[in-house]
Amino acid sequence: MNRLPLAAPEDLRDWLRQYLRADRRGVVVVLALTVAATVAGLVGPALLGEFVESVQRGTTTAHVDLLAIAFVVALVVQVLLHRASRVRAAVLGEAALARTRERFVDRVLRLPLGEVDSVDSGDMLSRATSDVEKLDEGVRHALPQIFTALVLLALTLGAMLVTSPLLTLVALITTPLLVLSTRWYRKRALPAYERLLEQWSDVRSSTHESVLGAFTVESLRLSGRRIDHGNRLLARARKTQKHTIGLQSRYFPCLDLSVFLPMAAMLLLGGWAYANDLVSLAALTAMVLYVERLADPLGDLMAWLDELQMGWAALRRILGVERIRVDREDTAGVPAEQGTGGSVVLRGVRFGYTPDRPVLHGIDLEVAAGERIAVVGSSGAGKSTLGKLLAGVHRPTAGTVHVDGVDVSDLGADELRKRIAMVTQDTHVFAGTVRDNLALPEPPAGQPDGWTDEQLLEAARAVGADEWIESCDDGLDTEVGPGETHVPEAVAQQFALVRILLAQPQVLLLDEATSALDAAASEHAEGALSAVARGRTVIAIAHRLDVARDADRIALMEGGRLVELGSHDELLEQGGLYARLWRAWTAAEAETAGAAG
Ligand SMILES: Nc1ncnc2c1ncn2[C@@H]1O[C@H](COP(=O)(O)OP(=O)(O)OP(=O)(O)O)[C@@H](O)[C@H]1O
Repeated sequence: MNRLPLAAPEDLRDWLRQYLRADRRGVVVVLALTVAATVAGLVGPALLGEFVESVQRGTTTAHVDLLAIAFVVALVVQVLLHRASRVRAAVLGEAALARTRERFVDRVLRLPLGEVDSVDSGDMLSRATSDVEKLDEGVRHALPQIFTALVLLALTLGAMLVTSPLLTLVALITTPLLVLSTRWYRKRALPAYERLLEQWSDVRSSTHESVLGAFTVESLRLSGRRIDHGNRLLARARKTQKHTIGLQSRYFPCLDLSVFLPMAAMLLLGGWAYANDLVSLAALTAMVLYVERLADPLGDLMAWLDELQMGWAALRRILGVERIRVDREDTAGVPAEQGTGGSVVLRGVRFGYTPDRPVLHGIDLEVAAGERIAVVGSSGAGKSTLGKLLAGVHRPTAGTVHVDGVDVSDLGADELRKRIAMVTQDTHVFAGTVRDNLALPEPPAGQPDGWTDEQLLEAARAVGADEWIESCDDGLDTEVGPGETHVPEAVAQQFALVRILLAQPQVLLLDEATSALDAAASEHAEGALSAVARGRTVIAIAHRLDVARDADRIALMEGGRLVELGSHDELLEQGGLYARLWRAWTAAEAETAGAAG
């Protein structure tokens, strides 16, 4: 399984730029509120310094009262502005997060199907769930807090410089320790967090796989092995987590020192400077309070920097999905009117999942509009691969696939789905009502409210799904999916056919669509398929030769090549591989029937 790519640092910078530009006014308001709150906060220490100095000099009660009132007003204004800036920043963060989520979902839905087929589903799941949560913490809380802390730091330092450049130097005594330890930590923490997220995604993949393959795990008694596998992955993630905690345990004490040493130095050296008349008492008092105030934003930085690093690592994974090229845009391509009917022409089609292992070696095939072709061949002959090329899941490495004269590679995603639909044995029932499950195709133009119940039931009737739906108390409103009314496999297959009937594609690709059903259900479904196939071009990949026999023509594949093509009777007459397969198949069927009788 392939891992999805990670975004490059420039993608993250672009994202940040877009985040700041998307609501410039909002950003300016947050910035202004933060600066105003910080300025209001800086007034307090200055007033207290003035208070101490005037008390020492000797002052009037009125002056002291005035200072006290000014101090309280500054404090109230600071609290109000600070709260407003946090609320605004959180709203900004929420909007940015919503945009990022939408961007992610939109991109995932437009990923090339071939790519979706080959990527690790656990990796994708982790990015869509836990990574988005990590980013949520980072964007909603860490980014505004860090921003506020930085503004506070910058303005407090400015006020300190204005109050006493000499004591500011004292306050900066631990700056080299702060810069060096932060640089040391950042260099190690970011890759460690990226590794950690990747390893947690492996844990998820393993659990996801065990749940999906629960029956196989149970029947082959693999649970011990699956648990061991999960434990190994967990141990690896735990080791990395311990490593990150180890990094923090070395970095955080340096930060603590950077916060508290300047305060001790300020008291000692400040006292000495005051004793030697190098600074006034007001300046010293204000500087001690400023240094004390620095502890808060530095503490915030300490607490949130880690969240931000984690959010940053998560963002690299979320935006990484955009590194995969979308191979067809929704609206790109050919006008809907061009060519209808459903003729299919393959010319010199070659394909391999990997460059070193070609699977199809030059297929030429012409299917007339409305014709029904069955593709047969032994396992691994390349039938499903051919079907995926016809459905536009993969592009041929050489040659072309045309539908009604249009190259399938040039069709936009929506146009492609309108023309060609694929029915496989994997039918998915979505959690929701029966109506939700049937009404998935776009409703016709002029029906903005979607499909009517009559239309849905008529399509259900055509494929024989109406009986089951009517047997449910709530009919189309019946809730289905995990934990709700169980939909039998055969009915799920009929649901898939209803969607096809509603979507009205010109070409229908059936990839062993009924092979997962038991004999009775399969017969029933074949009847339903005939109803859906009427008037359309059908290319059916069949493993049962009696199903293939009824097709207009049969294409026999072997080793990635089309080796025989003709009607059942023509191929029997040729006496080639198909004729041999048919004889072997009828003999085996007769033997089974004899044994059963
Ligand atoms: N996703 C994939 N990645 C790599 N190789 C693949 C993939 N899918 C199929 N193949 C290989 O391509 C070859 C053709 O497989 P394909 O599934 O098209 O054959 P098939 O005729 O449909 O077989 P079956 O009847 O068993 O489904 C096989 O060798 C198979 O191993």
